[in-house]
Amino acid sequence: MTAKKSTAHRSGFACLVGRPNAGKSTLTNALVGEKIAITSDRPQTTRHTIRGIIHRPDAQLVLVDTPGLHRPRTLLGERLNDLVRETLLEVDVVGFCLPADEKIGPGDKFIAAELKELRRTPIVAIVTKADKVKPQRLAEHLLEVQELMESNDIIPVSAVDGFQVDALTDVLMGHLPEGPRMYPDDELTDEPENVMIAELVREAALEGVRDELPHSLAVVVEEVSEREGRPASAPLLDVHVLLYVERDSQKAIVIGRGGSRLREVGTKARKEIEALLGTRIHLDIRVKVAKDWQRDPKQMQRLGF
Ligand SMILES: Nc1nc2c(ncn2[C@@H]2O[C@H](COP(=O)(O)OP(=O)(O)OP(=O)(O)O)[C@@H](O)[C@H]2O)c(=O)[nH]1
Repeated sequence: MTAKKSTAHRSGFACLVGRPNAGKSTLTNALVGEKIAITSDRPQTTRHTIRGIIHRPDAQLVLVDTPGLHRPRTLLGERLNDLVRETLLEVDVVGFCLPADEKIGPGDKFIAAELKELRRTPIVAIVTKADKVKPQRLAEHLLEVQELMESNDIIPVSAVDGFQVDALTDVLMGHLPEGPRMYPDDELTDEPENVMIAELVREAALEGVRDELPHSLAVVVEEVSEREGRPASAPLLDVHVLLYVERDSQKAIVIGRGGSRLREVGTKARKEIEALLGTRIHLDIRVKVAKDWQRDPKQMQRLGF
């Protein structure tokens, strides 16, 4: 038995939704304070759920970053939307991101209608990129959002200059149920980089073959170590990753004729990881078959899902 405290600890899950480019990944990074999700000017970069954790003495919020919720166009799009819907039903609070510098459009209305269906899950309307517009325009936008959402929680934020990011954390945490800490405080110390490295390799490996193997690739970073004997002015990191596919036929696709495709994947991923880490790396990718890993919970866990 634990003694009741006057202010109970809260814990739970939140996710951010919004049309592509609404600023979800950037806001996730700002909220968590570490770079864990991949951002880019290209829409649809966040292909699967990545979690960030916000620790406060009195609350812990696990942030689930979802792919852009958009109207289904392709089969893959439909799958992503199913994933989004599942996520929406499981979390304790949903943050709906609407960029201040763009008019509310059909995509936003579509999402707003989806969210109304949730009924029980509280929705916080987040007006992102507030730094991009003048106060007058921001005020108008807030009114338009109010009309769209009829929500009591509407918060303008800027992930770039930090405006209201803490206030948003407070509001999101306010919607969490009472509960104990789910993760240790230092959960995020070195994982984010590995998650990003894995995601960059996965992205590179999927390029051009997304239709053939959209969900059958998983990447695990095995080791990142500094190469010994290098001058301090020109360090080199050895990055070893394992790329898992489900079947031999998929292995052949990923590797390509005479290893040509894997070399291209390696070069592309290496450049992006070097840009991310700000240092030169040697990237070693090994392709392995993990039979039907998607259906095996143990394998999934090992692969970080
Ligand atoms: N000025 C400004 N730019 C922002 C802010 N937040 C995001 N951006 C920019 O907007 C673009 C899209 O941001 P992302 O965070 O990648 O958007 P997203 O919603 O995760 O996009 P998808 O992964 O496509 O769904 C990037 O170029 C960001 O740099 C902000 O608060 N201020």
